[in-house]
Amino acid sequence: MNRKSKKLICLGLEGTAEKTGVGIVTEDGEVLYNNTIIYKPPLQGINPREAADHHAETFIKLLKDAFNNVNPKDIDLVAFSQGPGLGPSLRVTATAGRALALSLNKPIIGVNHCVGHVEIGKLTTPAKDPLTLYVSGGNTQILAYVGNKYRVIGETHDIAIGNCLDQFARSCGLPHPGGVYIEQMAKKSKDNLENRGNYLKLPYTIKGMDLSLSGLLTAAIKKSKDTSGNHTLEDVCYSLQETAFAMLTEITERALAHTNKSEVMLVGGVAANDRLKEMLQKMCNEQNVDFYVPEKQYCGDNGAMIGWLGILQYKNGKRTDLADTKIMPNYRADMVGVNWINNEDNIKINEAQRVIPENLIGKGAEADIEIIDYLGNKSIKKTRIVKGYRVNELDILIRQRRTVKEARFLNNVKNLRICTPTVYDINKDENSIIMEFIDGVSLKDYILNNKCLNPDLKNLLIRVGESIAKMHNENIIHNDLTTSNFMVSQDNGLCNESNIKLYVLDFGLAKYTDVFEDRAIDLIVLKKALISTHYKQFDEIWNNILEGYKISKDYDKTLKMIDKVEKKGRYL
Ligand SMILES: C[C@@H](O)[C@H](NC(=O)OP(=O)(O)OC[C@H]1O[C@@H](n2cnc3c(N)ncnc32)[C@H](O)[C@@H]1O)C(=O)O
Ligand SMILES: Nc1ncnc2c1ncn2[C@@H]1O[C@H](COP(=O)(O)OP(=O)(O)OP(=O)(O)O)[C@@H](O)[C@H]1O
Ligand SMILES: [Fe+2]
Repeated sequence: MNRKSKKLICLGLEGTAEKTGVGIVTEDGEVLYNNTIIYKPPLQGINPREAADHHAETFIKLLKDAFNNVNPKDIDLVAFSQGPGLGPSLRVTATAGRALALSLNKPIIGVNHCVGHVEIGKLTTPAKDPLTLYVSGGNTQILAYVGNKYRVIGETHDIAIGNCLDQFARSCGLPHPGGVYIEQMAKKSKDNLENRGNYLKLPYTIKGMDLSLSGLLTAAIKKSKDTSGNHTLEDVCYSLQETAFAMLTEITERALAHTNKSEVMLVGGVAANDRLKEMLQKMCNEQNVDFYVPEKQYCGDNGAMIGWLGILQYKNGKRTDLADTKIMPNYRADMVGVNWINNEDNIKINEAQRVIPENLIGKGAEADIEIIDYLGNKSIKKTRIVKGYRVNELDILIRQRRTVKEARFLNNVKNLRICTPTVYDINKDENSIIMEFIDGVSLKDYILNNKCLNPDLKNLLIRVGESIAKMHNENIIHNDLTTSNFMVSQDNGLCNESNIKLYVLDFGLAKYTDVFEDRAIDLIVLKKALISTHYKQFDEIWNNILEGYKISKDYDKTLKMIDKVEKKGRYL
C-alpha cells in the first residue's frame, strides 16, 4: 500500500466495565472491524476483579480475530478507554493498549469513554450537534457541546438507569443484563380496560435537568415482593420502565428547552430499549426537533467508538505520552479539551434552532405560555399540556400536582418579599394558571445581552442569591433554578429600592423540605444550568450569586454539601 495516500487507521480498545470491545476505524470513518464480548456476572452483580480477568482473556481473542480481518501492519494508532469506569477493568484495558502500541511501535492515545459514545453516534447517524441522552449501566447523563466542551447538563444524582434496571432484575431473579429481560416482561403486562400495560404508581423524582432513581428502584423492588395486590411481576416491570423512561424523557425535554438545540440523540446500552426510543421520538415530534439513535452495535460499549475518538483527537494534534496513560476512573466528559469540532460550523448548525409555534410567547419543557386578556389586563396563561409520551395516569397526576403546587408557591414566595407573578386564576381541568404578565426579559437573555458584568448585573446576581437564600431559610426548595426561570423587569416597582425588579418563576417542582442535601442540589441544578448557557462568565456569575446567598442561615454547611454531592462517586 502506498504510505502517502494511506488513510490513518486506529485500533480502539474498550473495557471500562463488563464489556470488552475491539474496533478498527479509518480516518474517513469507515469501520473495518468492531466486535464485543460481554462478561455475564453472577447473580450478586459485577465483580470488578472477575470483569478485569474477563477483559484480559477476551482482548486476546478479539485481537486475534481483528488481525485476521485487518493486517496489524496497517494500524497507525492505538486508542484505549482511559475512563470513566471500574478501576480493575480500566487497568487491564490500559495495559493491553500500552503493550499493543509498544509491540506495533505505534503511538497510543487515551480517550474518554462518554465522549466516545457521542462521537460514534455523530459518525453513524445524521446528527451534527445533538443534545445527547447517554443511558447505560454506569452513566445517565445529558451531554451537550457548548463553548468548546461537552458539558454534562443533566445527570442522575445516584444510580444510573442501566444499573437501576439490572439491580431490579437481579432482585427478582431475572438474568443479566436486566434491561433486556425487563423490556420483554413489560411487553406482557396487560391492563383490563385498555390495550396497554397495567400501570402501578411509583416515585417520580426530577430536579431541574437532573433525576434520582434510587427511590424508584427501592419502591419497585418492594412492589415486586408485595403479594397483597393482584399485580404481576410483568406489571411492575412495565411500571418501572414507564416511570423511569418518562423521567428520562422529561429531563431531555427540559434540557432541549434550555439549550435550544435542534437534534436529540440517544446512546448507551439502554438505547436498545424500544419503549424508551418511542417516548423520546414522541417528545421530539412534539418539540419539532430531529431524533437519532445509532444502530445497536454503536449504542452499547464498543471498540469502534474508542478508535474513532482516537482518530478525531490525534488528527487534531492530541498526543498521549506513555507516562500519561494512567487510568482515570472518574474521567468526566467535561474534562476533555475538545480540539476536533469547528465552532463556526457549530454556530451555523445552531442557527437552525427549535421553532416555537407562532401563537405562543414561550414553550417550556412542560407548558405553553400565551398572552391573553384577563378582565382587561394583559396576562399570561400557562397551560401544562398533555405529554403524549407518558402513560395517561402519570401524565394527569404530574400536570395536576404541579399546577396546584405552582399556584401555591407563587403566592407563598411572594409573602417572603420576593417578586413572583400574581396568580389571577387556576383551572384544574385544563391544568392552567392565569397570572400577571411580567414585562421584561428572562435573566438568561439579560445576561447574554450584557457581555460584561456591569454593576447593575452584578447587583442583580447578588439578588438572585439572596432570593434563593430567603426561600431556603423558609425550607422552600425551587428544584428548577435556571436563568430562564428568573425574569428581569425595568419597571419602577414596590419589591425593591432599585428600578430593576427580579422575578422568580416556575414553581412546578418546588417543595417544602428541611432535608439539607436538597438545598445543595437546588444550587447544583442552577450551577449546571449556568455552565451550559453562560460558560464564559460562569465564575463571575456564580461568585456573585454566592455573595447574595450569604444571607442563608446555613451558608457554610450548604457549600460544603455542594462539594460533597458533586464528588459522590458513581462507580462504588
Ligand atoms: C463506563 C461504561 O463501562 C458503561 N458501560 C455500560 O454500562 O455498558 P452499556 O453497553 O453502555 O450498557 C449496558 C446497560 O444497558 C442495559 N440494556 C441493554 N439492553 C437493554 C434494553 N433492551 N432495555 C433496557 N436496558 C438495556 C443493560 O441492562 C445494562 O445496564 C457506561 O457506558 O456507562
Ligand atoms: N408571568 C410571565 N410573564 C412574562 N413571561 C413569562 C411569564 N411566565 C413565563 N414567562 C415566559 O415563558 C417562559 C417559560 O415559562 P415557565 O418557565 O413558567 O414554563 P415551563 O414550561 O415550566 O418552562 P421550563 O420547565 O422549561 O423552565 C419563561 O422563561 C418566560 O420567558
Ligand atoms: Fe458506555
